[in-house]
Amino acid sequence: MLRLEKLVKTYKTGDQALKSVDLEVPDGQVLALIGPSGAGKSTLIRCINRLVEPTSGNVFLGGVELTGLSSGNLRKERRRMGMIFQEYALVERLTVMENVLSGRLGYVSFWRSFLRKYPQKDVDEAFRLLDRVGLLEMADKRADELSGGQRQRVGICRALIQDPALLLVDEPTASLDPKTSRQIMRLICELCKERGLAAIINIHDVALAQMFVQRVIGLRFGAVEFDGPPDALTPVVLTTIYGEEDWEATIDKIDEEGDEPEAAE
Ligand SMILES: Nc1ncnc2c1ncn2[C@@H]1O[C@H](COP(=O)(O)OP(=O)(O)OP(=O)(O)O)[C@@H](O)[C@H]1O
Repeated sequence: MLRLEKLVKTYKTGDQALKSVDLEVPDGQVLALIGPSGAGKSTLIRCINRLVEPTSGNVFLGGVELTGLSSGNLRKERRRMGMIFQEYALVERLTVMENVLSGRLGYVSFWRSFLRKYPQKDVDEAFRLLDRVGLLEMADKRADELSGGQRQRVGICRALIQDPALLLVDEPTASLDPKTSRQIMRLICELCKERGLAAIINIHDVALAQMFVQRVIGLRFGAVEFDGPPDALTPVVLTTIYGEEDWEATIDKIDEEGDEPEAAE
């Protein structure tokens, strides 16, 4: 269980990005974080693993208070939080396999990581994950030879090989076309379900969030404006989160497009 208590972030510039956010995410729950640009979504995700240091408030993951940890202990606890990024954050000149295995760096000794010699069980797990996401044949390719969707699959494997208790996902589909976006969202949600893994997914595309997650949090001006199931996101609710917009058109669009079966890239 992840618990945020009265989380506040005020940047040095005076921008109050989070205003006392309280949130509980049970084990295994996948939730989407939506809201207009500047609402504080990325800040919230980054305050959880303290890539951004909260100004006040507390973050607990499975009984451990992350906000109270020294940097050494924080490094250990960060292993339990896998992160998936919009721009994939892969090492371009390394192979797919090496990128996946880099998710184990927090676990192996300095010399093993320096020599990039990973235990066989990590290599086996990397092959299993690549197979699961449909990239087994790509294991020896360089990351810069992959498409956007394939890169994101590598990013997903790298986060999962950490064996995390929580996935923090920051705009995973922002650089992808609509069809690949749906495939990636579906894959993330399926993998979370298979592993009983909780996830917070910062996502701009409301329709996409509605298709795949169990719970949606709407942020506005750094505060939780909505917390509920995707089907409760009516045009009225969306207007309170985002302001005026033709929401009926957005909702109709999902109905028309339907849900497509997973296709190999
Ligand atoms: N490093 C920073 N220094 C100062 N202010 C910042 C910094 N990062 C974010 N902010 C401010 O904090 C607020 C929240 O930003 P944040 O990036 O968390 O929002 P967001 O909802 O993720 O936006 P977007 O959807 O556009 O990525 C904004 O007003 C932003 O200008």
